[in-house]
Amino acid sequence: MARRQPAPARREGRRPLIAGNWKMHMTHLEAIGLVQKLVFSLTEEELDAAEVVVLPPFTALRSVQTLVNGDQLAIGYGAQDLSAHDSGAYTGEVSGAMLAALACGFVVVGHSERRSLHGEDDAVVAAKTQAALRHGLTPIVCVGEGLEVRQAGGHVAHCTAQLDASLAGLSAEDVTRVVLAYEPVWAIGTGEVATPEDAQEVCGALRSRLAERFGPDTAAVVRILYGGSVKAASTAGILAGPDVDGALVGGASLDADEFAKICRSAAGGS
Ligand SMILES: O=C(CO)COP(=O)(O)O
Repeated sequence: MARRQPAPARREGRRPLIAGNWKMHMTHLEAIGLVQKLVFSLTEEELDAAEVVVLPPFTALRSVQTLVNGDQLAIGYGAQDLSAHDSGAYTGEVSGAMLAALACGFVVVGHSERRSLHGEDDAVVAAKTQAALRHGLTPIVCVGEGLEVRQAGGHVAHCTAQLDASLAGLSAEDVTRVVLAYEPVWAIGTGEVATPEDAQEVCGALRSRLAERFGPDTAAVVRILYGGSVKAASTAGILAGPDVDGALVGGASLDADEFAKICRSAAGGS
């Protein structure tokens, strides 16, 4: 069984990160089974070479925490959203403080499903990113263009503008604690994975934009993930891009065997 190990430094210090966004799937009982199967499918070396994170629904976080802490499992976990507010009369919301109390390491911010289904604009995304950082959580800030923007050739401008707005108000030091995810909306849940060149083009442009805004040293340490129909078979190609530091995986993260293969591929195995 794989237990906690210190992280190795790769790619200018950027350790590959594979995060499984379970979306609205898995009860807390199912979550325990999935995490156990996942961790037991991976070796200590693999979990050392790539950082593996699961992002269950809120209702499963406590169970995942208990399992990960109790068995000292070498994976991280976090939430799929948080409130921009720290406490108060916000029925149905969950604060960064509550997630920090469950020892979450990560939280997704600005997922396209939150942007489109819940009307979250860049200002909300920026406020949530700041809330995550206030509570010591690593925000996984998502950007990505829809099909029409891509077909019109506006994807780089769209994503860099989303980056600018989503990181508004942050210092360079804050930005070193952020993970970015490029998730083209047309590739999410569609089976239509971006080509490695598509992923690298936008991830590279995001890093260049980070360098312009926050300096090259900051840009060099920020991990940038690709997300959208990632499967084990496509992982190595996608991660070959020099600016692609990992993957944010939806559907394939619900299958322990497939997700373990993705993690293994990111760890440099076959
Ligand atoms: O939205 C995603 C991850 O956040 C991607 O989902 P799929 O991998 O199911 O396309």
